[in-house]
Amino acid sequence: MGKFSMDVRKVAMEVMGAITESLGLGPSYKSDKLEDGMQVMTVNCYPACPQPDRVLGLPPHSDYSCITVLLQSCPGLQVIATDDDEWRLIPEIHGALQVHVGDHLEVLSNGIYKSVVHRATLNSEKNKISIASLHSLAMDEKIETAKDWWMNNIQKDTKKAALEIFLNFSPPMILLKGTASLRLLNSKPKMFN
Ligand SMILES: O=C(O)CCC(=O)C(=O)O
Ligand SMILES: [Fe+2]
Repeated sequence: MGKFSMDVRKVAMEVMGAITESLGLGPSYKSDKLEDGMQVMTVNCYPACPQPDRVLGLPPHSDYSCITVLLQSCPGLQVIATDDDEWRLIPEIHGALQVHVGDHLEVLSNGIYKSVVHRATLNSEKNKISIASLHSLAMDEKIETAKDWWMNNIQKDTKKAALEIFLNFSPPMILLKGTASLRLLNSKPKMFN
């Protein structure tokens, strides 16, 4: 697990570099802050369930991270589609790592990259294991829309926020996007279809 967490961290740094480059900020924008930041690894075990449509493994939420790298042993992860608000199952590609955009990247990119609302469903036959690695700046580092950049011409609609604010924002039962703590969002994810 130690080696996996270090390897996955390298992947996350590279992906973040590609993302900041795509935003015109260069491949090392905030990379030192991310390097010194937080990496939270969660290992989730979802037992097989004979009635998978009546329960959830993990309720709808977005990750507070910049990005999350996920490895899952079988399908179950669903994301809500922004066009029709319907849940879509993420196809499994065996051994592939999946990357989620988290709330902090949404803030950094002023919504060009949007954090994804997702949930974990259960499988009727197989137990599922997933390993999620959440990469963020340090607890007290404030994230804000990137400065010195063409996005400065676009009206900023988010405030600065430290990781603590995202972590403290977890209404019971239905977890919304953490960015809802910074601004009003238009839609709430549905718990069940
Ligand atoms: O296990 C999964 O499919 C998703 C895990 C997840 O979303 C998380 O740990 O934040
Ligand atoms: Fe998640």
